[in-house]
Amino acid sequence: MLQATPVKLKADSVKLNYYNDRTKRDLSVLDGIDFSVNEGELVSIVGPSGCGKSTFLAAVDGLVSIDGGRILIDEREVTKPGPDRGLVFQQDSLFPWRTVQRNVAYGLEIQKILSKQEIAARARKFVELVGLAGFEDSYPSELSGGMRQRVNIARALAVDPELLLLDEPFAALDAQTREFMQFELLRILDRAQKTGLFITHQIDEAIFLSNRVIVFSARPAKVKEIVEIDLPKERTLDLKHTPRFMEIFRHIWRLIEEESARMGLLRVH
Ligand SMILES: Nc1ncnc2c1ncn2[C@@H]1O[C@H](COP(=O)(O)OP(=O)(O)OP(=O)(O)O)[C@@H](O)[C@H]1O
Repeated sequence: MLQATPVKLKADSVKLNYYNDRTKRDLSVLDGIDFSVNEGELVSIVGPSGCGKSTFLAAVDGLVSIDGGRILIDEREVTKPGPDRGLVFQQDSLFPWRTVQRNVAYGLEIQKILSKQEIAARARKFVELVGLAGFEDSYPSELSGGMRQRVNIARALAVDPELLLLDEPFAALDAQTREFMQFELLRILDRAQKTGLFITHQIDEAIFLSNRVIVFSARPAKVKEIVEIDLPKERTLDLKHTPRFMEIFRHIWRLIEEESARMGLLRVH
């Protein structure tokens, strides 16, 4: 009998409000988010601007607490940040005074589990995995934007998280580097055997990277649709020009357009 793939992340009716000090009112941001991510999958979230994507990711990371429902990682409820999650933002958060090697080692150093030699070996392994062998002793200021994001990803992976959370990690990169980094992310996650949850504004990026794309509605966000990406597992650049890719693109575009119009961000004729 075939074994079912274990569920890595489960969002179960997740609700979240922000209290606005000025209006003295609660702002409902997440209104019953339900979906799950299986082990080894990369799932993206897209939706209109301001619908609550980053808030949801912050809740999965345990940085903000939820007001209803549950978020489970490996069936354990998330209550606070932990080493089972690695977060990568749009802006790299590297220490300018640390070399590449020591930036990647940072999370391991504060964990205080491994010896100095083990930390150095592990950091080196992840520097290599993200394609930066030879740059161990460089400082962030000596690297390009794409290289700095690689260091960021290596640092998040080095502590061996169960789930990698990526919030617009390539948004600040030029178009060509961004495309290259998409391939790299797929390669890195595959080699490291990790599960990923990815937020992006770019529909083509979401389709290209993902097993599934979760489309959030306008705020307060609900899951408007879960789009299964039935493209070949091997992702090549040509794929972006196939009729099926474009069909999925148009479908997701329309969903977001409807929701943006509901939010008054866009007029649909
Ligand atoms: N710390 C906060 N306190 C109060 N309101 C907040 C806070 N952070 C975000 N919000 C509000 O919550 C809503 C959702 O914001 P969030 O950043 O999660 O959306 P998003 O979908 O990631 O946006 P974008 O696509 O523009 O990056 C917005 O209306 C925002 O103004």
